[in-house]
Amino acid sequence: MSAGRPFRGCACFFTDNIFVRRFGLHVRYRDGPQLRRDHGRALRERGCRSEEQLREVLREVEAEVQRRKQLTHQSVERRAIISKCYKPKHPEVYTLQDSFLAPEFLEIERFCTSPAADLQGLLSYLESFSDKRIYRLPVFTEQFCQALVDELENFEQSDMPKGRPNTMNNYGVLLNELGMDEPFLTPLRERLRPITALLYPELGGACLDSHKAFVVKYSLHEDLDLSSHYDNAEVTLNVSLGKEFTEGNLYFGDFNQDPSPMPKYIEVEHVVGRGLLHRGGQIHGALPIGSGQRWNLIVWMRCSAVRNQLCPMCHRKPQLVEAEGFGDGFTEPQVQEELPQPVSACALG
Ligand SMILES: O=C(O)CCC(=O)C(=O)O
Ligand SMILES: [Fe+2]
Repeated sequence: MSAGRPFRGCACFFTDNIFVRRFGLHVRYRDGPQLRRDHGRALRERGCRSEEQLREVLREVEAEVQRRKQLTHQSVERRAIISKCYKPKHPEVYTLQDSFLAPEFLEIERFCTSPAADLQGLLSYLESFSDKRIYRLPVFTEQFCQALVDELENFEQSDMPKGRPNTMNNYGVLLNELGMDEPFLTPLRERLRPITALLYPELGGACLDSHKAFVVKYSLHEDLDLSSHYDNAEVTLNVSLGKEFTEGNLYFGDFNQDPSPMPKYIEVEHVVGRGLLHRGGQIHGALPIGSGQRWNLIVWMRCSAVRNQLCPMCHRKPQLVEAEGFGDGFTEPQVQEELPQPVSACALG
């Protein structure tokens, strides 16, 4: 998958950022006494008052840790079954083609790969939101969005085994399990690179070398909204795929590394076919939809040279663990990476 260097995860996946849905809180978990010590107060403030409720939280957290431990193995099994048994309705959507991309995207790509490319020029093609470095750009044609959603609905209605996108989203599809990583998502990430290189140089925008991609779905009878969080990504792309829906805006607060006492939130609307680019560490969430169904393609893009220095989820030096495929985008250090380096070192990668 990578040129020789296998991707890895960070051990914090089994202990940190565990989402307690009913109280809307992320916790770190080592054991019961530690959970009470570190999060007892926040849980109480959110309505977890009785001993029984706390025990229920502990059971849920332990179950989530167990789920995470089985995840890789189960995902590999699902992938094998899907590749053997699933008959796509629109086999063409699995391989990225120029005709899927909005003409304006192709124009931005031409600009960013020309000798004239610079940030100022790029910004004239993008919509910017506040000073948070959140940008909107045309990505796909509407026709492609419809075909992709139709394909994913076909998959959803099939009897194939399904994973869930992440701890917080219950509905949607993990695109690597559908076999879309190599023919669709890697080329898409590579074509975004000249853009992310100009927008997010210090986050390794020039050398995003892996991703985790999934589609999230919101509807009245399923998930309605998404709690506040940051992504396990250096840079995130979030493209609205439709279908018809009202409300469900995204909101963005502070960058996780420098929170302010009174964060100012901004809301950003979805526009079908357009994508938002934001820093993975920008705290965000999704407001409830009012009606209809909302589908979005989310690509968490990672730069190994950046995250090998500091895991964005536990904010410590990553403790590497074996992984499948792109893992969580870490790699074993090469000799020159063993010394702490400025982030610009990723230009070497
Ligand atoms: O609902 C959305 O569009 C955002 C989803 C998201 O932030 C995530 O899955 O990380
Ligand atoms: Fe997110």
